[in-house]
Amino acid sequence: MEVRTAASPRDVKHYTTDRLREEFLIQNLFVPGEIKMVYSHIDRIITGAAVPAEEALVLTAGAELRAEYFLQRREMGIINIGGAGVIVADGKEYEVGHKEGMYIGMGVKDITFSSKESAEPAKFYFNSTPAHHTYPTVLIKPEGTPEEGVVIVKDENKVELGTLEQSNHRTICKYILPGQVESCQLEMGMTKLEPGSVWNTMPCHTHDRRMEVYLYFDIPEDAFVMHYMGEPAETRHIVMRNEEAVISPSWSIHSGSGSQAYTFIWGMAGENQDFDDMDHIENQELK
Ligand SMILES: O=C(O)C(=O)C[C@H](O)C(=O)CO
Ligand SMILES: [Zn+2]
Repeated sequence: MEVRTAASPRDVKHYTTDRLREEFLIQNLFVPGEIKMVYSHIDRIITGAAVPAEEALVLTAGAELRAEYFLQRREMGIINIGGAGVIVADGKEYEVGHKEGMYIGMGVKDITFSSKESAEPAKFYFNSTPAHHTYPTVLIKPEGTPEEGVVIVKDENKVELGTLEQSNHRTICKYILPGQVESCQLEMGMTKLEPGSVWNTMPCHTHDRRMEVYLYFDIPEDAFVMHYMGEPAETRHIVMRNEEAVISPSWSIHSGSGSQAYTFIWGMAGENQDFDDMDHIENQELK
């Protein structure tokens, strides 16, 4: 597991392009037959991906956690951006389809990931944060009928924002948040831009109480997203390609404009779980 330290905004404004990418950009997460992880000291969030091929992949703590098993003192949220897959959590099997997700609570010892078809593997993207309490493990579906152990995203948690005129028409689908899927601190969801719209999270914001990680995907090979970060009056950009993630410290804006529409997954951790606790930045304030 790669470990990244925290960074001060006073230093970051002097970074070169390479240094900025080294600190915040996460590349090569989705490797067939492997589980890749990056551990950030910022709120101790782990960003990872499991792409099972022929064999099931077993999630282990690794030397970095000094734990008996991965979720001994953690919780995790997972969203599958690939083909149909299966997650087994302490012997219970969950079928996780494309854009379906899971919350797995602290204390679950044995977790394995597999793909239904190795030719079209599941791509399980995950965020994991420290936890102090066990909340129920559930499968999360954007649509469908609720049943035991399966949560359907509520209509109130599918929020349409922006307009085509402002090139920011998008729908935010909130998977893990209080009142729907309980967690200690982790919140997760997915935002999809409508065709012709290219701006996410614009007008932008910061939230000093929480950090955030974005995973950009559904981006063709010749396309890209400019991710904007930094303090509002010291913005910098990172060129993002398909299936790359970026760490956003609490002091940073996090916004993007693509060469075409795209989708991204956001995960947050920190002081509170109030999605709407944001410090909004006026467009005129940006530099
Ligand atoms: O498009 C958006 O706006 C978002 O998806 C916003 C993120 O969810 C976010 O930054 C939450 O704090
Ligand atoms: Zn945010």
